[in-house]
Amino acid sequence: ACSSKYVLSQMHPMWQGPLAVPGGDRQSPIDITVRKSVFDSELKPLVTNYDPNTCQQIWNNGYSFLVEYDDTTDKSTLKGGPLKDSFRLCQFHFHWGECNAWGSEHTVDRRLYPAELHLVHWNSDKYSLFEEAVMEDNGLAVIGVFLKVGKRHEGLQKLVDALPAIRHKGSVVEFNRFDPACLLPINTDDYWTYHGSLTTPPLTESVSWIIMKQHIEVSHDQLAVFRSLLFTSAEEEAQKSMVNNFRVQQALCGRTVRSSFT
Ligand SMILES: COc1cccc(CN2CCc3cc(OS(N)(=O)=O)c(OC)cc3C2)c1
Ligand SMILES: [Zn+2]
Repeated sequence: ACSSKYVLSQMHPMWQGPLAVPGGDRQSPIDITVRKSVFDSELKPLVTNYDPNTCQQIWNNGYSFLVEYDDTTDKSTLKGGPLKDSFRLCQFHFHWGECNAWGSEHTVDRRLYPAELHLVHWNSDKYSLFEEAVMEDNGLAVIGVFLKVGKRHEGLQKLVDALPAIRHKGSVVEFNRFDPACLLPINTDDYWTYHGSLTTPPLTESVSWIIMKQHIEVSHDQLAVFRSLLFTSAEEEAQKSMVNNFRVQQALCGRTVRSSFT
């Protein structure tokens, strides 16, 4: 996939057939082979400053559900880690499976998790809009957090309770005062990082990925509510459950995954 000019991505209803991505030598997601990752002592701890009041709405975009933040000011930011600049939170979303055996996009030594959280940020030191940053090499930073099934996640419940109102593609509801920091693991100092792409259109190769080593736990019932969402809009005949909304893994193409821990 690295040599060919185009990378065919997963066939998906949303994309109606293979979607070619020009270049395609730093695509995401990937498998992280732990023993091949390289410890980099220059990697700093992550610094997140999220303002819960910048939370605006939650909506079903027909592929996942997104919790969107007001990114017109520098109120919810990500700094440090592998990043040189300050990045602004614009949204977070999840990917999950039809069952607990799979659902994550990234894997660690081929281990699949039932779901994966992505917090999407853009470089507000260099660009003035997400739309600009999404096209640039150092434009985006996405934090990935693996979810495991276990005890109920109290902070997640507020979000789970809002999902029935956005069952169908295109539905939006107001959603305020949600602090995404509650979804981060206790330890955010240990992570892997590599240069990759968005895993949904526009699939641009503009992402510094920061994958947390420590997972968070959510309950089986909370994950079941994710699976009650639909890919389809209220008007469509056949309702399709929103499950397996993850992209197939992509070739590493010689990239090195760095770790912030030994
Ligand atoms: C606001 O300007 C935009 C320009 C192009 C696309 C979009 C919408 N897109 C941004 C990137 C993104 C990235 C997403 O996933 S991911 N795994 O971070 O690549 C995603 O998953 C549901 C949704 C979106 C929404 C916004
Ligand atoms: Zn994602």
